[in-house]
Amino acid sequence: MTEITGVILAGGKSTRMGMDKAFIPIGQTTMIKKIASELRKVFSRVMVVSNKREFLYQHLGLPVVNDLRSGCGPLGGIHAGLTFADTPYIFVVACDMPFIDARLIPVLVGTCSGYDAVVPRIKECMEPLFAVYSKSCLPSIEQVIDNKNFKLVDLLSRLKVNYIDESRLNLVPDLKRVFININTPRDLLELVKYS
Ligand SMILES: Nc1nc2c(ncn2[C@@H]2O[C@H](COP(=O)(O)OP(=O)(O)OP(=O)(O)O)[C@@H](O)[C@H]2O)c(=O)[nH]1
Repeated sequence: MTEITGVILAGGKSTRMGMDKAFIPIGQTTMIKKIASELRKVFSRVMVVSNKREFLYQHLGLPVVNDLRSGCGPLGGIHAGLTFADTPYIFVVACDMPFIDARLIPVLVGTCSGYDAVVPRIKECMEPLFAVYSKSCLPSIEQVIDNKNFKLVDLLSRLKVNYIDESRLNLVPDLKRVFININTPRDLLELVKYS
């Protein structure tokens, strides 16, 4: 998969968690290391998008780029990922999804031709932070940012999106687990259930 760059979004404030979610320990590793290793199974190019100091990510051995439009949440990270990637598409993952599974990625990537984005939709719930985006999204992203609307659902409503439902993603045993994201200390405690 040479035409796509894997992008880890790691520029969030982690306000609800109270500590940087990227570096939360998960077993013998950390959230961001685990995600980087899943992406490396599929992509030869993987980058981190953040607005924090680069040395924090040095141990990952990955290129790090900074948000170009700050204060826009994950949308700013997607914007920077698309701008800096030298591939026509990127695959975006949030750094707070410890159970992502690389086996699902080819299903999403394999259907991106002709679309601005490919997004899983599980029981009517969109998963835009485990999704494919094309550089063709950039004008719409810039428009919504200029309008100070940082909601990903509003961006998606302007794009040609291929929504992938669970029947096409059922090649992993527990699909719900894959899309778990961690926001609060309580979410972290509940992880025990899924480990
Ligand atoms: N590059 C970049 N990534 C971001 C930004 N804001 C959020 N993210 C990432 O997007 C994903 C989802 O973030 P959220 O949980 O919505 O926001 P957060 O700021 O990390 O957490 P809260 O402060 O608790 O809302 C995480 O991987 C974040 O690191 C941003 O401004 N820039």
